[in-house]
Amino acid sequence: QRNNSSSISNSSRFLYNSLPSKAWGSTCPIPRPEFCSSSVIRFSSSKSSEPTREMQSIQNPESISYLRQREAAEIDEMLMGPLGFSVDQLMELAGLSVATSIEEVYKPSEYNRVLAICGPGNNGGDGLVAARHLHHFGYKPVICYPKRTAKQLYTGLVTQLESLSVPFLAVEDLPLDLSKDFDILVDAMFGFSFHGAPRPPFDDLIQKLVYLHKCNEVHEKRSVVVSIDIPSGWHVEEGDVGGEGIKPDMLVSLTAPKLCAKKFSGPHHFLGGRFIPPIIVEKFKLHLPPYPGTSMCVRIGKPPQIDMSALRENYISPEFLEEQVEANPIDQFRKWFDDAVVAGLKEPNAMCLSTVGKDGKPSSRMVLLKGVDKDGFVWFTNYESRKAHELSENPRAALLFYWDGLNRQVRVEGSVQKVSDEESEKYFHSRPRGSQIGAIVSKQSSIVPGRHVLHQQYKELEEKFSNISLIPKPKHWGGYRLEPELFEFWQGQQSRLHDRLQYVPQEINGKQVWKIVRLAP
Ligand SMILES: NC(=O)C1=CN([C@@H]2O[C@H](COP(=O)(O)OP(=O)(O)OC[C@H]3O[C@@H](n4cnc5c(N)ncnc54)[C@H](OP(=O)(O)O)[C@@H]3O)[C@@H](O)[C@H]2O)[C@@H](O)CC1
Ligand SMILES: Cc1cc2nc3c(=O)[nH]c(=O)nc-3n(C[C@H](O)[C@H](O)[C@H](O)COP(=O)(O)O)c2cc1C
Ligand SMILES: Cc1ncc(COP(=O)(O)O)c(C=O)c1O
Ligand SMILES: [K+]
Repeated sequence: QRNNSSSISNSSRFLYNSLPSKAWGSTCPIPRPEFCSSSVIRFSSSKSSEPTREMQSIQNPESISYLRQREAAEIDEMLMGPLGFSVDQLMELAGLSVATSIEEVYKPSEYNRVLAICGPGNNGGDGLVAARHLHHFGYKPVICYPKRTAKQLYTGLVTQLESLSVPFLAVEDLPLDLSKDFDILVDAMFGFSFHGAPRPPFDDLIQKLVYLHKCNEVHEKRSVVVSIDIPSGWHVEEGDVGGEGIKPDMLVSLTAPKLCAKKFSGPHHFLGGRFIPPIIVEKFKLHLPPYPGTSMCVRIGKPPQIDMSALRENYISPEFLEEQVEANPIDQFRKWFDDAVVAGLKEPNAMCLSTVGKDGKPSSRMVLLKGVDKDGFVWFTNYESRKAHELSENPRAALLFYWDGLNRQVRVEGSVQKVSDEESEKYFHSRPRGSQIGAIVSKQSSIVPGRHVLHQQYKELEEKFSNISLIPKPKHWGGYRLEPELFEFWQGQQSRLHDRLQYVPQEINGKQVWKIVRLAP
């Protein structure tokens, strides 16, 4: 009964772009969804649902370690001495984490034009590496690299960027107001070896970034400053001593935050440089957030609060036209479902089921589609649940699929019937044993005194069935099939001028056919 994705359509082997809008700065405490992947709260679906250490540690910036300048240099020496790293390696990983941090927050569809201002040391090298990765991520980077180092590592990084046709601009050629030409300014001038007052030409470059902050107060579209490791010009331990320095929107601390990062008040503090061995963690008593999954960066502290009313996407998708669609809506559904599978969407078979009992009050919940063919859409559930009661009073129901990333929605409406007992039996026994026992334990939609009751019953049944290969399907568990009478395929488009194609059944010369009409968005 598993959906077979072998006949995958070629039409969209990619996720469509959508432009995130800027919604920062207000008071609604809803974390911006795109940050979830980098924040430490990552809920794994396939493993246990017990909270992991990662989930528990919404890190409080107070509990994070901050390094003194001397300690940062010492870690550098240890890594590149006894611990066997080369500077190229560390710089590559550092630059990659800067680029991935940027991508987590500032999507290339909206923040495309990047200026990386690179200094003479390793911080500048991180900037060059980050710019290369940003290019590959779809950004348009430009480099300002006024004090070049003759070392092979650096000349190599320059050559790599030139081979990608990334332009290099002289300081004199930079516009006075950087915000007109660039969406993101990467401050890669100085890192933890900075001391004293900035010397030319970096003094002026720093002023340009300070000035940018003032311009931003005037312009509608904001450019953002991303500082690598240290906001350039800040004292490595004391921070922005005179209060007149750069005020970055994002700080990407490398290895561990330096003391000055405590003074960072921008919305996005990330940690990068996922290479620290335990010996360093122990020696320097480092408390740092764990990196989620395979990510090269992790957010420090909570995501900023956002203005919910300003939260919106502008959908950008290929046109969805009458002449492209399948005559049969089930075929069209299969095509889009296959696209969702190819796009790697999580649980593309998850659908919202809406039912209405005899009191006329609608109710909705998610269920998993377990089969679709000319006869309809099948899911499995408990025949004594709320949905089941409502369906027994009124068989009319609606299904809704939303495929985020493809900017697509499908609506299906029709009448529901139970599937045959054999069909339910067959599916029930295909489920993992745990889910079969779970179905026996759960008197779905009834009140339970606590989790422990379910677990106790589960344990007892597990024992009871330990020597029995076939767990009997409870009578009250089985499938439903919705026979569709109406479909709507929705493809999100710019300016809310979406494509909506509706299929309605029509009888022509005694034959049932599907009529396709376009609805206003
Ligand atoms: N494990 C790690 O820790 C990793 C660290 N990594 C990165 O390395 C960074 C540290 O790099 P770094 O040591 O090369 O020093 P950095 O700060 O880039 O600049 C030194 C240059 O600036 C100059 N300079 C100094 N003050 C100045 C002033 N006032 N005005 C003008 N110039 C001034 C100084 O010249 P000097 O004064 O010595 O003549 C020298 O040329 C670190 O923050 C991180 O980004 C990652 O790549 C990998 C992992
Ligand atoms: C993604 C997802 C898929 C679900 N799939 C099913 C399902 O296939 N069958 C089911 O009975 N409940 C499923 N549930 C749980 C239902 O949403 C719901 O909580 C449960 O069926 C009780 O609903 P009711 O009280 O309205 O009958 C799923 C929940 C989610 C979030
Ligand atoms: C309670 C319940 N029943 C049934 C299902 C259907 O999925 P499966 O048969 O794959 O367990 C789900 C899925 O989330 C569920 O939560
Ligand atoms: K910097």
